Amino acid sequence: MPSWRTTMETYHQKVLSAATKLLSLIALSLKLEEDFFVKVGALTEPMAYIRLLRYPGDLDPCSEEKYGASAHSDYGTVTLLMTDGVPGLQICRDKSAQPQVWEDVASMSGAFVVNIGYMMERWTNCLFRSTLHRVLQPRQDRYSVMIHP
Ligand SMILES: O=C(O)CCC(=O)C(=O)O
Ligand SMILES: [Fe+2]
Repeated sequence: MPSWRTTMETYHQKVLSAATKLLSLIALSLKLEEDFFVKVGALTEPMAYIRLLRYPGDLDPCSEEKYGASAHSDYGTVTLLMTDGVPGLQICRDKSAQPQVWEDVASMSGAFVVNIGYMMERWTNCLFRSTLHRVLQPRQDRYSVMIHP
């Protein structure tokens, strides 16, 4: 695809700029310098990379596989996630609750879903808790793209 590389590089740059603004706001909310996360290298390669995912919608419905992605938290600071609107993403607000309560995350056109990662949880001594999330096996193809600084 001739324009693939330039398209992806432009997208990476733009989403990185949104992530930079978001991390500045988080830094200010923690009474840190606005560029704290930039200075510690949270946005420097190879930390900030893009993942493109496809969840096939034609898997055998009798298969034991219930999840496109089983429950986890991301490892970075924040994840900016964009989906094609096909449902599937769920979060669990209270990780320690038993049983765990899972909520569907509504897709909003033009908006990112932001997940907090383990690194941010660690760096803030659990003030910002990492988001436990999972993706159900979709009934139709589902695409998502995310950046993990
Ligand atoms: O596809 C999604 O909506 C989320 C994927 C995800 O959580 C991940 O790749 O870490
Ligand atoms: Fe994730």
